[in-house]
Amino acid sequence: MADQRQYDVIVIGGGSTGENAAGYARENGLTAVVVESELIGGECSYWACMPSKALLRPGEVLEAARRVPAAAPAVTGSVDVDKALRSRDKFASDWNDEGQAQWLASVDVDVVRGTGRLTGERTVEVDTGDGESVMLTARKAVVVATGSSAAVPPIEGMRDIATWDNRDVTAAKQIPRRLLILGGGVIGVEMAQAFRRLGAEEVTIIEMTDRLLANEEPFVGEELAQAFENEGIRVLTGAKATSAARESADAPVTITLDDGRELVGDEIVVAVGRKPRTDDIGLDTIGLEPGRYLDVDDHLRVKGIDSGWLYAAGDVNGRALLTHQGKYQARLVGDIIAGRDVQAWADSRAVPRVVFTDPQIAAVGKTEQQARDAGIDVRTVRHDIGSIAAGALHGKGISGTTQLVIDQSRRIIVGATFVGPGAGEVLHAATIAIVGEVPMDTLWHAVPAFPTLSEVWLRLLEADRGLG
Ligand SMILES: Cc1cc2nc3c(=O)[nH]c(=O)nc-3n(C[C@H](O)[C@H](O)[C@H](O)COP(=O)(O)OP(=O)(O)OC[C@H]3O[C@@H](n4cnc5c(N)ncnc54)[C@H](O)[C@@H]3O)c2cc1C
Ligand SMILES: NC(=O)c1ccc[n+]([C@@H]2O[C@H](COP(=O)([O-])OP(=O)(O)OC[C@H]3O[C@@H](n4cnc5c(N)ncnc54)[C@H](O)[C@@H]3O)[C@@H](O)[C@H]2O)c1
Repeated sequence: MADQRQYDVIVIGGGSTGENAAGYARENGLTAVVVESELIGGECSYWACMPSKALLRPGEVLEAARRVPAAAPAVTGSVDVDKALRSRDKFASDWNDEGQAQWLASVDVDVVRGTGRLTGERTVEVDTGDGESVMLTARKAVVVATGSSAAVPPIEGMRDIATWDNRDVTAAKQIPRRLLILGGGVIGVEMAQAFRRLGAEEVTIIEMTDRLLANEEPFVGEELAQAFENEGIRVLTGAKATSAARESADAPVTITLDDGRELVGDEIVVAVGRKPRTDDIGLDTIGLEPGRYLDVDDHLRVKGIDSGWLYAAGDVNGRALLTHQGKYQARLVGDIIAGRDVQAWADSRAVPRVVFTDPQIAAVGKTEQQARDAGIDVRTVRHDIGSIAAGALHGKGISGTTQLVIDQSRRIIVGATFVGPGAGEVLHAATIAIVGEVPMDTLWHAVPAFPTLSEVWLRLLEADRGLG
């Protein structure tokens, strides 16, 4: 007979979202178990945020020194690739989840290793992979936090050849000489620059829309493309790949575009977006369609499920595919299941996004177009980060547009974008302004220290007043 256990909360998927959901449920005095089929910590820890940022950092530091004339002569070499890859391994905890397992144990959350599938209301069967199974029953709730995986576009030949997804590229053991990247979104641009600065001779981004980072302000994609071309990264926008071919996994890959051009690389990264990991988690047993994002309400309850026992948080609900947003939802889920009256609203109004390229890109809230589409009375103000003292202190050639999207009727900020060094650190002030609906006249009294990059805030507020 299968091992049978009962908990208040069952979490399927122990990524950054799932482990936090369980931890917060436990904080609220509920018993909780996490079911995990691979590594506790999920994509972010081992094949996403952490290794990708570790791959970007060495090149960023060298470039920062090169921009300061008195420091530049000291930069006589290039990035030590072996050390960079070793450092990446460390940031990915050598793909070992002992530390995260210990954290769950320390907060008194149980873990069942194996693949979890819903078998009906409040029940989950875990296939532990050794021919055994564990039957779990939830007294209160089941939280699905199974995340997402790389989508593969419907391009002839693409599924038949060896390609790199986010796992392959972030865990790469060597730097290909020629790297093709399909998709100029967040993964595409970060990995293009990381690999170029780690020594790839030819890096080509193939993006089907008319610009990089198409979900952000148009100036973002334009400024990034210019920076990329200056450092030898080829950016092809409006490029439609029609077929992919490769004789063997070791042979070069050829991508053919609809205008007949052929692009050849030693590897190809496919980074065209994500798909939810809901194919095989037993959704059919509770009347839901497998393979789709789990549509949730603002209490993160899956729509269409009676008595509200099923929740979905993190990438799997498709609301905002970012670690910090998944963890935000996890904190809320822990409270909601415990009976507190809280709702997720920041993940539609104030999602902070940082792209760790050089120049760095940071944005929160609505773009100008999204604000107009929402019927907001929009005014935008801009300033170049290179023209403030801290920008100049960062070295030669620093520039980058910063912009606030202001709701004129309410005199509050609804969106902000910063391009340039330290953009990600300047961003949180904008997140607070949007979440707190801080009036522009009040922001005038939030004085940025001199000479910090945050001084760009003063320039933007001056621009709003028609000064400067
Ligand atoms: C290359 C890359 C870089 C990124 N960089 C950043 C960044 O810098 N900052 C940022 O905020 N976001 C970043 N992201 C996004 C971030 O990685 C995700 O938003 C985040 O990992 C989502 O967490 P999650 O817990 O919802 O899902 P996941 O991390 O995918 O975790 C889901 C877990 O569920 C497990 N699982 C799945 N199905 C089952 C099952 N049936 N039974 C048991 N277990 C199961 C999986 O093994 C996995 O451990 C990046 C993404 C990529 C791909
Ligand atoms: N720094 C960060 O926070 C960070 C870093 C990496 C990833 N992420 C998260 O991971 C998610 C997935 O990243 P992603 O880059 O895969 O998705 P994305 O949605 O950011 O970008 C996908 C890009 O691929 C393009 N595309 C789609 N089909 C194509 C095709 N057939 N040919 C050419 N281009 C095509 C799209 O137009 C788009 O520009 C992001 O939504 C982001 O939330 C975050």
